[in-house]
Amino acid sequence: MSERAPHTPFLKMHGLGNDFVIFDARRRTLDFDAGLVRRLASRRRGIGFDQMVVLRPSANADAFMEIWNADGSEVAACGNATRCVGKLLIAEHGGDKASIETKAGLLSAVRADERISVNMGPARLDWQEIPLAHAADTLHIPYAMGMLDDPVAVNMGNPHAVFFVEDADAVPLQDLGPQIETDPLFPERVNVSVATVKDGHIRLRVWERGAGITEACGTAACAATVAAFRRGLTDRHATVELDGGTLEIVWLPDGSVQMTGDAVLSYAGEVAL
Ligand SMILES: N[C@@H](CCC[C@H](N)C(=O)O)C(=O)O
Repeated sequence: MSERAPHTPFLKMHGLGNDFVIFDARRRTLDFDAGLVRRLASRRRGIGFDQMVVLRPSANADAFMEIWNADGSEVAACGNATRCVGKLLIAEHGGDKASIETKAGLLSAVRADERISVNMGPARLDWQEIPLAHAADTLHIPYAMGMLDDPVAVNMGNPHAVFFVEDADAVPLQDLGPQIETDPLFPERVNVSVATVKDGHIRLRVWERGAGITEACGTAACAATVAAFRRGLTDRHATVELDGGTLEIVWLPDGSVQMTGDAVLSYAGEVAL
């Protein structure tokens, strides 16, 4: 039977306004299920967050990072949370870098002046890896929803569909996002981005699978940079402007994606689980 502490400490952090609650289960037993995550995620009755992270012991890295969306689904990757966890682990060790194990693989974080830079691992581009429900060219998927069509699909440890548009700010993402997220073409659902490229700069808005519209999504910024390069719209390096701020993304020649941006500790709290 698992130990239930009456008050469990947590940290509240964010990356460009994409906010997280982080529990440390490296030296104590903490078990979560979808219902508990949804209760904690409620901004009216719980703590409120886009994603919840549980740090667990790892034999291969400084920590294992378990990631939950606000809707109670467990996921393998979260870029902004990886920078936040990297910042915590670097502060703990007093060094310049940290290693983080996730269900998507082993990631690394380094201090980059006041910011944190993380290698998010390889961008996966085969239709089976996204995954899509059937074979398709992931650079031009024959798919349309409302005013959006012809997306690029990229898996960054999680599935992304990126739609290039004239004006990302004019897209009714609140309406189209949930319809695309749950379309049968995407058997594991999908994170939905709309991107406008200008002078090597990407304006990006994101409807996140399991969380809705967020201020920023790190893996979506990685996916959009990969997609823009594959479409010949940018080089391998792009500045991505999200609602909550800016990320620097590089798709490295080895196929992995490097992301640099802020990671901010908001406060420390306690909650009854
Ligand atoms: N906010 C994250 C992505 C979190 C997971 C995503 N909603 C999914 O379900 O794949 C980020 O910064 O990457």
